[in-house]
Amino acid sequence: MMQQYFRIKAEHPDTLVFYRMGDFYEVFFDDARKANALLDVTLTTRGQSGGQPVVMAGVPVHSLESYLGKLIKLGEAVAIAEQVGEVGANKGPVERKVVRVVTPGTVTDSELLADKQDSILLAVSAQGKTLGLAWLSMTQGQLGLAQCNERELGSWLARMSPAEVLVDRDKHPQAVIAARLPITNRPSWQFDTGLGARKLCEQLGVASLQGFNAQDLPAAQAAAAALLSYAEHTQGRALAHVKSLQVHRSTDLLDLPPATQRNLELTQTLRGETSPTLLSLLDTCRTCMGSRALRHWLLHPPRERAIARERQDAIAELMSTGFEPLREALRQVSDVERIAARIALRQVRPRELAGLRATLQILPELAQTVPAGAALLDQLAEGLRASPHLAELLARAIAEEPAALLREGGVIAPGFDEQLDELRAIQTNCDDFLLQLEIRERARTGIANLRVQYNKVHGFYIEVTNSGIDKVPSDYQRRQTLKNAERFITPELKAFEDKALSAQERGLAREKMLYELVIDQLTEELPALGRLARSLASLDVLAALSERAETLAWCRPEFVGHPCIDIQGGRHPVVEARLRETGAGEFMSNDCRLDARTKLLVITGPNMGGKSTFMRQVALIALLAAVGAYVPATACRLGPIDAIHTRIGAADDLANAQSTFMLEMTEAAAILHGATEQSLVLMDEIGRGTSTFDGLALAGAIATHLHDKCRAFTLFATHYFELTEFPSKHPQAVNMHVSAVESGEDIVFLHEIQPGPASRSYGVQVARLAGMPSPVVRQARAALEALEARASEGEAQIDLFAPPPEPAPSAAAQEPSALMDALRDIDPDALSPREAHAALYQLKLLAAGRH
Ligand SMILES: Nc1ncnc2c1ncn2[C@@H]1O[C@H](COP(=O)(O)OP(=O)(O)OP(=O)(O)O)[C@@H](O)[C@H]1O
Repeated sequence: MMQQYFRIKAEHPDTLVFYRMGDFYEVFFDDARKANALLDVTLTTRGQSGGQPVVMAGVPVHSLESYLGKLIKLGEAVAIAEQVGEVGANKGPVERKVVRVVTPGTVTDSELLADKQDSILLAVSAQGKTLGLAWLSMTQGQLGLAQCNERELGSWLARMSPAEVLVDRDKHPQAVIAARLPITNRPSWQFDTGLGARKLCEQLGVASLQGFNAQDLPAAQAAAAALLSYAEHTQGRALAHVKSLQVHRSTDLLDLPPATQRNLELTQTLRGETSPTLLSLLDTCRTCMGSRALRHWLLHPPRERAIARERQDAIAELMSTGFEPLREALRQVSDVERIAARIALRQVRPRELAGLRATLQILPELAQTVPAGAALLDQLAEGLRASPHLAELLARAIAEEPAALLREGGVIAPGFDEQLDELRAIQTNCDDFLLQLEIRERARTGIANLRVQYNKVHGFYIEVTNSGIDKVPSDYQRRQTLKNAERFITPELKAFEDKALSAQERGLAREKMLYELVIDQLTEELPALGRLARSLASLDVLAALSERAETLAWCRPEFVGHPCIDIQGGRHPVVEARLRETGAGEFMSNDCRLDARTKLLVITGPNMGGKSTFMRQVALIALLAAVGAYVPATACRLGPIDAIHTRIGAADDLANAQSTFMLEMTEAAAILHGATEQSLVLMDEIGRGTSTFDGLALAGAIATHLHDKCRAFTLFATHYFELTEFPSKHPQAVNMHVSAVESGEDIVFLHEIQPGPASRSYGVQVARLAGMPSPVVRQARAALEALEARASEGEAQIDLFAPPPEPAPSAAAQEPSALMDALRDIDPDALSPREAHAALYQLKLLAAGRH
């Protein structure tokens, strides 16, 4: 037996192997030690193998799911080796085989998946500077391909937040490591372009990838090769339901770098909680499919406004016709998407099929609640027309209330199969027979309280209490002795038992076979089920967005072709909701006007004044509009936007051992490289992490670059009062400030964004508000006055924004050198390859001579 184990383990060296032995899954040796550490299961030793005691631990079969759940959360993978041979079929141990490998990115068990989040498996390959991405949502049956560069990879990873990332054992792209995602190493040869193209064609059942526009993505195809091999390997079967492929280009989507997703608290707060976030505010979806789709929409805003417009039209229609009937109907819908995936993987449970049936049955009624008139709604309503014979098949085949597990029986409906009905009849007649037998035996023996019974361990028996023991006839054979009674069997009862038990066994086998047949038929309908799931999910999202728009009084944004971000009465949706919830006052709405002539706002004002809130709300409104949702404003007009970049706050990245300042500069550098004229950039208090002069100088230079070079729409909040000079020298910049009024020594924030620079900073007052001891406040105030007095005396005029002197030409260019001369003398076109080679050596020698 251990030999068989070693063979299986050798095929799954990086995976915990759960080895089925009767009612337990056993794990051995190092796996056992790991299980002991991670799951707190007891270690035991048994026998010896190769002279060493066999260390093992066991997990009961019935609690497999909960143990798997824990391991998956810890990022472990588990190979499940089941008994596949017949017990005693031939000599030696029962044959075992790994039937599936459960890994974080490939789980499909509903118990192990978060209801409201997709689980994505991603493979990343590197070809030179190009990174290839291929991903799969096993439960959606959706494949995706994309290519990007190192800088963009972060955005992709953050957007997708894959449960597991497959990388080439020999080259790990830096960004994958930085993202701290669960990594699975795969052999290099699996990342092969040719293999990938072939596997994709096979999977999709096409001769060429041209139809998907995926033919010239060599790096992504290489990733797909590794992805598909792994996915099949873990499921132990082909992926029947994976039939669709989408190619994503970075330019299709509004770029949301990881920092932006974090800072805007789209799906997670800065502390890592799921609420309050934009998603938690918006997600009033009635189904988990809807919640998952909404999350996807938020993180994948298309740049193309046509998609957003279609969604807006649908929302407008739902708002005017009424969305409640649709939302009410959606309450009764089950998770068709995951059920479809589990049908494809042949893991679907009887009750899931009953749920699918109920959903199919209410579809016609649900379709009635979708208002006509908007193109997108019409299209989605069309997607609700699943073929009627599916519902009919499930109605005929699956029992009204099937058992939870197939092996319990009672899953196939009566009347579906004659043979099954007959076998079941034998079992039902059983009760009758036993009753008759009891009456007969009582009469024959004269034992009034004689009973005929059944239990799982002992089968059928006749029970006689001690008081009647002396009347027991001679043909009774003793089976078991209890304290107050004896249990017997008779030849007649034994014969009946054989017949009944075999009927039961055959009945179960027949049910299993029939169930498989039903799954076969359902498999053919997978594309229709996929379409149905997507339609239901989108309808749910649209209805939820309509409800939110109405409840929260949002408006429909207008898209225009020229550059502008023009928001009237804008609000930060999450802060506003918080204020309302806690009764802490009204949210002060604010306007924002940016266009070709005004591209940069320098925002000053006291801490706590609402600068960050204002900047974030502008970004959130731009994002919501791109998604196709309504926005928290009274009116909103937006030109094209290609990205939202943010540099906000100091989320210390201790785990990455980067200093706060280093992180600040790294993020700012990425923005200066990436931002274009169509980008929206939020810069909050840049330069805060270093000394005043350093910080101020950097902030000035960064603002200048954003204004002159990137020409991006920029909201630049700063506590450097000196930067209020910036607009006087930069025509597209203006000063804004958040208002506050002083009353005595205190300060009252009005949270109103007004034109012009702040009159002064209010750090000391804010410190007082924060409960700083009064001697400290007094001392600070005195020191501040002294500093201000000195500053105004010695006013040194420094131009923070003056262009720097040209860098001195490098020494090499000035001094004549043998190297330069030799280089100048080379005429590349005149050289043969051999001569070129020799010339290179010559140059290297000269270079070495110089140093
Ligand atoms: N428009 C508004 N209406 C009502 N309350 C607001 C508004 N804007 C901000 N607030 C409240 O003020 C608090 C502070 O806002 P915010 O963090 O934006 O200030 P800040 O100026 O960026 O401060 P700091 O410079 O310290 O980061 C928020 O938590 C919110 O409760």
